[in-house]
Amino acid sequence: MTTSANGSFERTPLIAGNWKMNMDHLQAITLTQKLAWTLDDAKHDFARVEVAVFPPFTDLRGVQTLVAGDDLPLAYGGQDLSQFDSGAYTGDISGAFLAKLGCRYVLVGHSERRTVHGETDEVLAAKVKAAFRHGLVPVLCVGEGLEVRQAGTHVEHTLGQLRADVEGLTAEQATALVVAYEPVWAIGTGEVAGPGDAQEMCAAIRSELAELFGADAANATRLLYGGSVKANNAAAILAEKDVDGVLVGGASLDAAEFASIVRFESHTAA
Ligand SMILES: O=C[C@H](O)COP(=O)(O)O
Repeated sequence: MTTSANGSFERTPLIAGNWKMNMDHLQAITLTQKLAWTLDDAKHDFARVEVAVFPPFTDLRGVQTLVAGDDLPLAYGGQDLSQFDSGAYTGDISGAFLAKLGCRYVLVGHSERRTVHGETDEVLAAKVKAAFRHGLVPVLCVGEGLEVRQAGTHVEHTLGQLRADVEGLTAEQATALVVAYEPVWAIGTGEVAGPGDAQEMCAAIRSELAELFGADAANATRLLYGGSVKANNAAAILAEKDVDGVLVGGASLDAAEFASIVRFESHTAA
């Protein structure tokens, strides 16, 4: 753990790239290699700023082989997991399989899972628990749609999702948890929430976690912002006190751009 410039608490910044349904297993190898080379050239210190990628399931074995074979300090994770451990759940992926592939993280409740796949908070709470059961760190995604933002109830709405999805966790689990605030209206649209918006929500999330799990746990939980993060807007967002990193979609498909975002956080955390 290193001390981030985001406050006096020790939270290792995390820059995460969600590839979504992009990159086949061959493209995944090329992208991972390019990212590793670029960060190595820049002498990136992975202990100070952690870097993780979230490839499609079909890429994970290839990424694992490359990371293990070349001893790369990159973390990786799945984009979803089943709330069940095994059985007749066609198309689902168990957290046990992800753990076996060396995943450190798993996304839970990305807005595309909530909207396209209709995942409810009840299901997501079960998925968060399944992640912990298999030794994976859930990156729980929460955030409001445009109508909610326009109605001015975005904080209440997002904290409602958070409360429902972390129900039943222990303080120890809350400490390990990563929460990504992703306003749906800013995802893939080019509309980025201002640094002040990101800070407002992350501060509200931290204070809600403090109420639920105590201040020590809340001060350890890493909070990310996601939604149209690019190399040209990352620095201002990453400078906010309660923002411990970013969850990057489109810009993580370009190794050079994603590496630039990592370097902004490295400078902020220096
Ligand atoms: O998981 C990533 C978010 O959905 C953000 O995606 P984006 O950077 O393409 O807007």
